[in-house]
Amino acid sequence: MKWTDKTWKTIEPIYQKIIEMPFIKELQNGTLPLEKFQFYMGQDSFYLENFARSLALIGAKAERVDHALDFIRFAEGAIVVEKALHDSYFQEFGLENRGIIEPTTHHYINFLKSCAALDQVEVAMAAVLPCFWIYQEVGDYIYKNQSAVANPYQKWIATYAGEEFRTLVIKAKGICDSVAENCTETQRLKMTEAFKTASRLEFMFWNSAYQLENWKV
Ligand SMILES: Cc1ncc(C[n+]2csc(CCO)c2C)c(N)n1
Repeated sequence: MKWTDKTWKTIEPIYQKIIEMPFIKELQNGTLPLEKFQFYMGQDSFYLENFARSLALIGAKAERVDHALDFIRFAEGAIVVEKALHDSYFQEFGLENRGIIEPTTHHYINFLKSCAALDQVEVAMAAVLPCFWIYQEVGDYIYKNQSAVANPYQKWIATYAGEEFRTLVIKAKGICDSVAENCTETQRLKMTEAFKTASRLEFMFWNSAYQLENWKV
């Protein structure tokens, strides 16, 4: 069995919790309060910027040059998405500035950056995979289950349910499977652990937006 298939099974309960989250349900039916979406966008802007930096670092460390090129392109893609947030979504949803990096975003960003800097490159590759894969699954899920009424978040949903994004996810999964094949079982378990932690942090990220979680001091 492929490493990706085996690993997805370990996070199935986390994925189920994600699609039941109020943030996701309300995004799906268009009732998510604007304030919560604004908070999410502001935090996602910080996330994307640092996610891109982590991807670039992984690209630099990749053993195979074709993997290096893929990761450098993923990094570019994340910066392009961040720019789109700033240039159009911030304005469309009335967000003047992105605020500061709040606790969960801080945790997630620093987890990715420390994996990229200090862990074996294959483990870092596994740590960034949920960002791609969970978004695709959630995007597809929302797209299929959305109500017929006009949804203010429709454009955002379409980004992740689209064909272009699907191709990207297939590529990221393929890279993880190919590097996993050349790892020892211990290393593969470390990859799975990193994937699981990042999946939990994806859950936490949406939850923190729904709670408008902040440092308080
Ligand atoms: C917290 C959080 N996690 C994942 C994504 C999804 N995402 C945004 S850009 C990109 C790859 C582009 O190369 C992916 C997978 C997000 N937006 N925010």
